[in-house]
Amino acid sequence: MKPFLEMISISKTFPGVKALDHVDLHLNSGEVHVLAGENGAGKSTLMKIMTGVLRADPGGEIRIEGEPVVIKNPVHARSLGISIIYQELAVVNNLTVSENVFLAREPLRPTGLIDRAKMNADTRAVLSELGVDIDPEAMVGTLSVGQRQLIEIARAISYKSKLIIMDEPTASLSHHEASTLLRMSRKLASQGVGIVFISHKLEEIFEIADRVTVLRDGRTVDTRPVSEMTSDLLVRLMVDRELDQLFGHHTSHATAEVLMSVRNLTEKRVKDEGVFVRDVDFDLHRGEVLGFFGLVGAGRTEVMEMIFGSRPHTGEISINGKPARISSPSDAIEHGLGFVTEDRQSRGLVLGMSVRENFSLTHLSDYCSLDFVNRRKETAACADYIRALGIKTPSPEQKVLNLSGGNQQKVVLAKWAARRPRILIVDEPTRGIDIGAKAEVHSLLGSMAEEGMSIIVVSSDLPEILAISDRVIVLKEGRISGELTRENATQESVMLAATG
Ligand SMILES: Nc1ncnc2c1ncn2[C@@H]1O[C@H](COP(=O)(O)OP(=O)(O)OP(=O)(O)O)[C@@H](O)[C@H]1O
Repeated sequence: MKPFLEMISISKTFPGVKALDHVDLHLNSGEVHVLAGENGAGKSTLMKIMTGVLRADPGGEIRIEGEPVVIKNPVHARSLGISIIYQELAVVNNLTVSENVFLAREPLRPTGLIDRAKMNADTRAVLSELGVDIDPEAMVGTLSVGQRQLIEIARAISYKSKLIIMDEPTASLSHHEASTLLRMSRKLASQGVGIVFISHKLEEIFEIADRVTVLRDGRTVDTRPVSEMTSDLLVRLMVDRELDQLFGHHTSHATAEVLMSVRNLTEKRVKDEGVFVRDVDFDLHRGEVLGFFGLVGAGRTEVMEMIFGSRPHTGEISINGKPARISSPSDAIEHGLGFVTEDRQSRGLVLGMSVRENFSLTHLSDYCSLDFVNRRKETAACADYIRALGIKTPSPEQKVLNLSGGNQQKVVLAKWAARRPRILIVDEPTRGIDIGAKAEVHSLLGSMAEEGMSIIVVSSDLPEILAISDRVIVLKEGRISGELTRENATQESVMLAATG
């Protein structure tokens, strides 16, 4: 079979970084081709070249159906049949579903007015082809993240795309939404569309791929049918380590001492709105890693925002046996709390600043004496974390904006870990992080607990929760629906509490 798209000897150099080094990638029509590789391996850069966002260095070639092409920009890429669906959604919330699908190319009547009936009918046709039940006239802002992602796919289909690139599409989806997306991707492939699927999740890769290409340090290390790939081999190709050596054994450092106790934590009513999260009671022990699990929308992030003072609440929080009034994040920080948010780009980092500056934002005073900042000490501390977490950056002075997504996430974690809060809340700490780095994050959290810090881990990755928690609290519809000791927490018992 002739490939639909061939990328031959593609390189891309940024100042101080060779992001791609003579990469070859052949994509066939009708196949799901998974692109795997650790954070910073070059996956997104390759996709940006394929969609005309970036130009490759001279010397390589791109062919579509055998013909050499120069992909000038994203509009040109689309006209060549290449579309991309990003994890950060590109839909407009205050337009309807069909307005989004036909944005900037609405069908017109002879009078020059938009032909809404046709637009809705065509959208309905694409959606039913996908087998999803979404009203074309619904406002996109009222839909779930998963549904919004499906709208993007509907848009790509209506462009008659021959190749659809999905960059970590399931990262923010619930389990159910993710399986709908996987099913849909397979269906599109069976209709002859080529799919490029970027993912860090091993189970998902094996569920969806026809072929897998692994990138490492900007080079193609292997391409093979998924039937000739195993988890062990994939991990070895990606991070050069064995899967069973990556994750160590769990040791609990939890003590009997209660460090924080939370009672009747309830969202504060805003005007006439009802409250969602209510009556949350739990204790957190010194040195404990406490997992918080729940399905998407169960209220996990809301609970953490209330504890951290960024969401109005009623109820009592005590720290070290004393009532703590926390009505803003600065109150929380004063009481020794740290919060690694789920949304790294908008709340976790100042993208235009360097890795070092972002790192020390939370604890600059540690490096100050008199009125001076001891730059050497600051840079050395930052370099230690770069090493411990394997942050891929040419230097601590690199702007965070230029790091890959997974490496940005590691910087957020490093800056809070270095502050050494008494209580650290981490929300989805390993989303978008490769499997090697995930092991490093788990080990960092374990050693912080060993030093006596208490950690709350919020994650929708159930195996992760089970692997690192001393105890698991389950939320369902804004309330605690289960509390399980490490011995009693299994996939089944936790899911049962989460779904009732
Ligand atoms: N504009 C830029 N300037 C400098 N370096 C860059 C720029 N864009 C990307 N890089 C670097 O190129 C390398 C490849 O990054 P890329 O985003 O392609 O990785 P990735 O495989 O998609 O990683 P992740 O899994 O974390 O998303 C990284 O070292 C990154 O820091």
